[in-house]
Amino acid sequence: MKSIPVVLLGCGGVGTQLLQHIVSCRSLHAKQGLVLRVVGVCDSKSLILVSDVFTKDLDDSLLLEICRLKNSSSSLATLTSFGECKVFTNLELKRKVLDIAALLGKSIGLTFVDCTASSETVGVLCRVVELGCCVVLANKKPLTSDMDDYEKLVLHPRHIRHESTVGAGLPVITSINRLLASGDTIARIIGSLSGTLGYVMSEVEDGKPFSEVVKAAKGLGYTEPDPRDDLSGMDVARKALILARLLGWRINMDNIKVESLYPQEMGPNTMSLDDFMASGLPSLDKDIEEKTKVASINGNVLRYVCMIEGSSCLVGIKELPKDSPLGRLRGSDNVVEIYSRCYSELPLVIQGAGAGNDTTAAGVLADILDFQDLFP
Ligand SMILES: NC(=O)C1=CN([C@@H]2O[C@H](COP(=O)(O)OP(=O)(O)OC[C@H]3O[C@@H](n4cnc5c(N)ncnc54)[C@H](OP(=O)(O)O)[C@@H]3O)[C@@H](O)[C@H]2O)C=CC1
Ligand SMILES: N[C@@H](CC=O)C(=O)O
Repeated sequence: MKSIPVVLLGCGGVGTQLLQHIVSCRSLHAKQGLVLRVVGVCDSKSLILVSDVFTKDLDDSLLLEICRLKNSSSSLATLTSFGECKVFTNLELKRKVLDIAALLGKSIGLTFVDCTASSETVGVLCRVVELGCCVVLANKKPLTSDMDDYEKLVLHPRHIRHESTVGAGLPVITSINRLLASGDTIARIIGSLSGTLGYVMSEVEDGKPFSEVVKAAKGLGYTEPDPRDDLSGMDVARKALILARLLGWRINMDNIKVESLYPQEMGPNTMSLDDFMASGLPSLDKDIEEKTKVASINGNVLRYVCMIEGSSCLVGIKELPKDSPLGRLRGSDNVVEIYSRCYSELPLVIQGAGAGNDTTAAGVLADILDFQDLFP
């Protein structure tokens, strides 16, 4: 039986769903001659690690207990019964993680899965890649920091997967990689890449207040932990940067033109998240309603669009015909159109749910399984 040891960084909406998928797929994976051994799980404050990473793993009842605890918004540190595992504080976390990466990376192998929404994981991830480990990311931030870190992360392409960073479980990165590997040249990518903004725009079209639908999107697990990451366009800009870098563009965030749906004074540096949700958001309702009505009078709808073409990469609101591929989108669906030499007249189109914990975690799990040939 092949065995993939896994350390999970971040067990919020996506991370806990991943643990549940791992547990519920046990017999399916066993039939494929494979077992996923979760040897460590951490949140922002603590790391739970097995006492012997070579032979022990967190058993399924403990994994499900971790999910129950995290889904009730408690800290991992409050876990009372953790068998033979040890709990470390976040001060010890980095050192412990690097210790086990050094132990397993070049022997039986180890996969780190980043399901945080933090930019702080990039240092650890670059280091574990150097130590021979594999990395799967749902978190876009490490891939969108500076070019040096990006190049360290993707140094061993066979050791990194990040399908869920763009389009959640949709096969966007895989499709682009397949085109590029076969010598096709991609001239243009256009898409609607935010599950949150797609859902919000289509619900506002149906007459619901902007503030209410943003709150609903947060409840459905579509938004980033701070929904301003979505509403500022930054989440889409990160996806655009990931795609542009995949095409070989050596660009940074500063090179992307980003349009925000809220004014600067409502940003995280000046307004708390609670104040934004309680008073900032409702103050935007009228303006978005007006813009949606004007678009509708013209037979159009508003969509938050990402365009990568020539040497330009931009993300922002566009008024588009109701019956265009992007205009027809409903709910959290994403659509990506790829124009290349092989797909020049009509684009290659990838469409489907582009947000949600279930589909995102399924994408992460498929990425982990993609490493199986690298493990004994
Ligand atoms: N939801 C979706 O549809 C999609 C999400 N993603 C990405 O998945 C990632 C996770 O999203 P989601 O699950 O909704 O986020 P959550 O906020 O629900 O969970 C984030 C988790 O990361 C932990 N964490 C935060 N900082 C650190 C750190 N420095 N070290 C270790 N753990 C840390 C948090 O700890 P604590 O519990 O203590 O706060 C929490 O457990 C994000 O990057 C998001 O962009 C990607 C595609 C789709
Ligand atoms: N917040 C994101 C989640 C996926 O990346 C979105 O709404 O698309």
